[in-house]
Amino acid sequence: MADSRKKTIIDTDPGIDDAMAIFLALQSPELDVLGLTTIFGNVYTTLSTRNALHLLEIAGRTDIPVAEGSHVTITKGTKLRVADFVHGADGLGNQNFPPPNGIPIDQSAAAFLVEQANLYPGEVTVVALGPLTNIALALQLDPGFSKKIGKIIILGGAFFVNGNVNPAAEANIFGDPEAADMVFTSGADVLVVGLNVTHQVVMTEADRDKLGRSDGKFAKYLCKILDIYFSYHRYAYETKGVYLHDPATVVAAVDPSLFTYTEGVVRVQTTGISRGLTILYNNKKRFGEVSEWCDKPTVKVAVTVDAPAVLKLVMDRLIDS
Ligand SMILES: O=c1[nH]cnc2c1ncn2[C@@H]1O[C@H](CO)[C@@H](O)[C@H]1O
Repeated sequence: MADSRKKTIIDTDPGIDDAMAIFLALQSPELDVLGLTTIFGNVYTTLSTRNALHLLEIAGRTDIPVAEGSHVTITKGTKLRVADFVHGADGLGNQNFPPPNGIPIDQSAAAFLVEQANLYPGEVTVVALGPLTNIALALQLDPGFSKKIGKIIILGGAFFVNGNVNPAAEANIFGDPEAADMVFTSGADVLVVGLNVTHQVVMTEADRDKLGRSDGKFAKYLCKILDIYFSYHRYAYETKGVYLHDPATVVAAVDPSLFTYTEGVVRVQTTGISRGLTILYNNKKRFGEVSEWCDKPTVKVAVTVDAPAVLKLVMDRLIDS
């Protein structure tokens, strides 16, 4: 029988909510995880790779390859902003986990993305949970990548709401705005899930306790690393819950019907105080002037989410693990 699971590559910077997203993907019969590719963001790339390998060992899925991604931005920038204050210095809640036994494959993230897109043209979904450098590098490596990759589902941006790095910018886009602008205007089948949506998907302390009481191995592991993520949200947002950015984005791959979407050109501000700002042209006006917005391919942008259903899907699959 033909395998109807969606071939999926997760580009990730683990990260506490990345850990949850990766486990969720592995628990989802709709997805066939072909590999993890790593990027800087929540932590530096070297640590992302280490954490990706570690998480696959926790999951007993060392059959899944990890391809290490870029250590610099698409413009070779080395001044990176990492979010250790959100995830801990180790990216996984300061738990002093032992180093993984495995090693990454001998292929860069971009080369792996290009290879898989050529192997299965139109069939591979990339779920991008960090800055978009690796995807932009794949576009540079293979001009046909935008058409050969099936779908790119991106956690990034903040549409008509404030960012989380500053009022303008969301962290993943801020991490590499030039790469994000390249991906958004590449002509690939892109779906963007921004803070305007992920901030509605909240895991409460009661939900976390429910995870803790379950026998699920992923649930138990996540409970250990979630503390610092909760403290950060209490401090930054005065909430008694945490935003499930990355898991919500995996759910968009598992069941896109839990979201509604609009479609338009998205560009990224690359200079000035609003560097990293994502701007969606809502098609409500016919502009007379020729501009940087004309004749650009459109992307889909998530606008509403069935938050209780997304949370339930995440909880059920992590508890039953
Ligand atoms: O306040 C923050 N600053 C930087 N990164 C954050 C913050 N909150 C969450 N994330 C991380 O960035 C992505 C969503 O933008 C998520 O991966 C999340 O873990």
